[in-house]
Amino acid sequence: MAELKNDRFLKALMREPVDRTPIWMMRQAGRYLPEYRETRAQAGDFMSLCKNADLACEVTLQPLERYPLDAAILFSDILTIPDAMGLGLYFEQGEGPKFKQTVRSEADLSRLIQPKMDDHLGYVMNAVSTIRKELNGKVPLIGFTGSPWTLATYMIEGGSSKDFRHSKAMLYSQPELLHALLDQLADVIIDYLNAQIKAGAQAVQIFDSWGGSLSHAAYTEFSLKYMKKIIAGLTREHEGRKVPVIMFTKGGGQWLDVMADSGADALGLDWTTSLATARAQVGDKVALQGNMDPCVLYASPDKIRIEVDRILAEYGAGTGHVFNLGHGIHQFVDPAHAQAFIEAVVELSPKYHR
Ligand SMILES: Cc1c2[nH]c(c1CCC(=O)O)Cc1[nH]c(c(CCC(=O)O)c1C)Cc1[nH]c(c(CCC(=O)O)c1C)Cc1[nH]c(c(C)c1CCC(=O)O)C2
Repeated sequence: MAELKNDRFLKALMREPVDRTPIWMMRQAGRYLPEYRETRAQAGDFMSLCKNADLACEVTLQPLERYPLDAAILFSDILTIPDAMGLGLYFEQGEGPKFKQTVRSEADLSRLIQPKMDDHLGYVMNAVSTIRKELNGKVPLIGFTGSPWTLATYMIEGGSSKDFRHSKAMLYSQPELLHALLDQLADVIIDYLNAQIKAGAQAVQIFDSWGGSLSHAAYTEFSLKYMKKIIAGLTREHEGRKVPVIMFTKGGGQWLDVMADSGADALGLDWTTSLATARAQVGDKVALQGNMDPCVLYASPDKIRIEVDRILAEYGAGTGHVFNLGHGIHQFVDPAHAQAFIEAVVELSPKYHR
């Protein structure tokens, strides 16, 4: 395997000194890039793009050809797992993801397939190893998964949801059923992330996109508990290097104290939390990743630069910060504004690392 030429992302996650703040963007490969839209049209639909290792590799590398990013993220989706468990994922034009089957009863739960990593999810591992080879050590590759709670919401609702009606109803009226589903998902996710690490992922992120919809008490019992189980089951060292784990609970800024004790190396933050407050709270337990509001990218390059400077100052001097957006980049962002954002981090951050 080619030697890693740029490791400032992995170093910052482990809170080791770096020359400048590393940066990558959630959803950095996606519809805001005209070249992504072209490759996706060539693939036919979104899942065909995920299942074609060469095309998935091509779109993973597209943002790295434009911008000086410090990490690549596997092009795939969190919903590959429920799909492999037999729910039948599909995307309707102009709508979000949908499932043919839902999980709302014991009987539904017992019908779920225990997916095999080199069979049902082999296409994800092929994409990982293809991307690693093609990256040739340029930057590290991030693997990822959804959290058990986040995946469970899609499986119970049958798609995206605003109010999580069925999943929350299950949480309060059939908690044992929900726990059984979450526990099963945690076991599948452990195998899934370990397979990604074996195939070449050099860091992993758990997207707990809907953890912030839970009450304070429910967050620890129904989301954090299962993410802790996952982290405890992961391969933490591979190819002679630590494999850092990033835990991102969107809307979870009020739970940083318990999240910092989860075993994760870094916590992702959305834009509603102050980086200064978060840093004071977590101390040297974990690194922090984030947290510019993705909507700042609708402003002018000058305004973007001012906001980058403010966020860098808010974190302050020293390592332990990975710059990112507080959530995925929107499809309507001008690629030139993403460029101004990334260049501002590259140019303005070295003074915090002297
Ligand atoms: C909740 C969630 C999903 N998928 C994901 C999450 C967690 C992150 C978050 O909170 O946003 C994670 C994800 N999805 C995708 C990636 C690729 C890697 C990256 O560049 O970050 C990652 C990391 C590609 C994608 N996943 C999807 C697209 C758009 C599909 C297209 O090309 O039309 C992409 C690029 C489809 C998808 N997939 C999902 C939804 C709700 C949708 C439809 C909404 C949308 O279009 O943004 C589920």
